[in-house]
Amino acid sequence: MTSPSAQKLDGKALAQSTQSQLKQRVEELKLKQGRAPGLAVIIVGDDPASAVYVRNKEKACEKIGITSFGQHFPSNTTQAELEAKIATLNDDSRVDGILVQLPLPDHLDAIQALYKIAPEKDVDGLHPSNLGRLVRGEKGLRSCTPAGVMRLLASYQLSIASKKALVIGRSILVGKPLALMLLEANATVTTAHGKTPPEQLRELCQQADILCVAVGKPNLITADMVKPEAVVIDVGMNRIEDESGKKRLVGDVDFPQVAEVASYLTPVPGGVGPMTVTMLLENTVTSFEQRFL
Ligand SMILES: Nc1nc(=O)c2c([nH]1)NC[C@@H]1CN(c3ccc(C(=O)N[C@@H](CCC(=O)O)C(=O)O)cc3)C=[N+]21
Ligand SMILES: [Mg+2]
Repeated sequence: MTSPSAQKLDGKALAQSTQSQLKQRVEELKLKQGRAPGLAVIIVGDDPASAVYVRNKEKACEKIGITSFGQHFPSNTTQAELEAKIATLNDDSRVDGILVQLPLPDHLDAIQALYKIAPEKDVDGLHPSNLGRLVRGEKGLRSCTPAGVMRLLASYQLSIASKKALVIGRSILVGKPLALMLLEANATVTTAHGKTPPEQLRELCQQADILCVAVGKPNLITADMVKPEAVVIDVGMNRIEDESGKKRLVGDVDFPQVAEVASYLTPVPGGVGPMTVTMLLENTVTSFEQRFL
């Protein structure tokens, strides 16, 4: 290839430096308040991917000194049992953050469960109050993955104002809040989704200065779809088996191809994922500080 390769947006490195700063904030809180911040992650059922994510979160907590209160429930847990647990955690003064790992098993109503989390402990930013604050541009706890994307862009000093940003995906976990955060940063934002016709999607991609992909389809974004010098953020997380039968994690972007066209590109793994975990830790520390300092 003659064209220059994109610079890697190194989420892993930024996660490490951010976490060492968080560790200091945790030390100070321990001195001032006599206890460490606490995070409760509720996981229901045995989805193996969820188990890996939750384990990563717990390891990260341990690394920076946050106490984790893991809550593993069997897959036949009822809505009432789940909501009772949330109520207990709301009232537990050692717990500063509560996260309900998604997706929940089909018989459980995630939206109803999220209503029950005390907004000031909602470190996922998914309670209607925190989502509403985001819509209105107010302060509040904000969703970890989109916040991690914004932090990554900021740390590389990539300008957002007046850029054309395309977000593919409209989940409440990623796509919608990310579009709102880019809008707040004065990008001209478009959202595409599963009902966007493929030809339209291609055209929108080709115009995007900042392309954020959160779909869950390996190689959805190929080089011909990317505007030269675009910034490409891959939020996809797909566990695939390659030709040799080895399992590996890939995003939604054809990385080697797109690296020849983009100016900056997040790898998977090592891009957005580690930033998601870091923003969760940061929200937990912030929740503690806001309620007690
Ligand atoms: N209520 C809720 N909040 C979430 O924030 C949430 C969720 N539910 N459900 C699932 C998704 C997914 N998610 C990830 C977290 C860390 C990595 C992560 O650490 N990724 C590493 C590697 C992971 C690996 O190797 O398997 C990386 O990209 O480098 C990925 C994905 C949080 N999510
Ligand atoms: Mg979607």
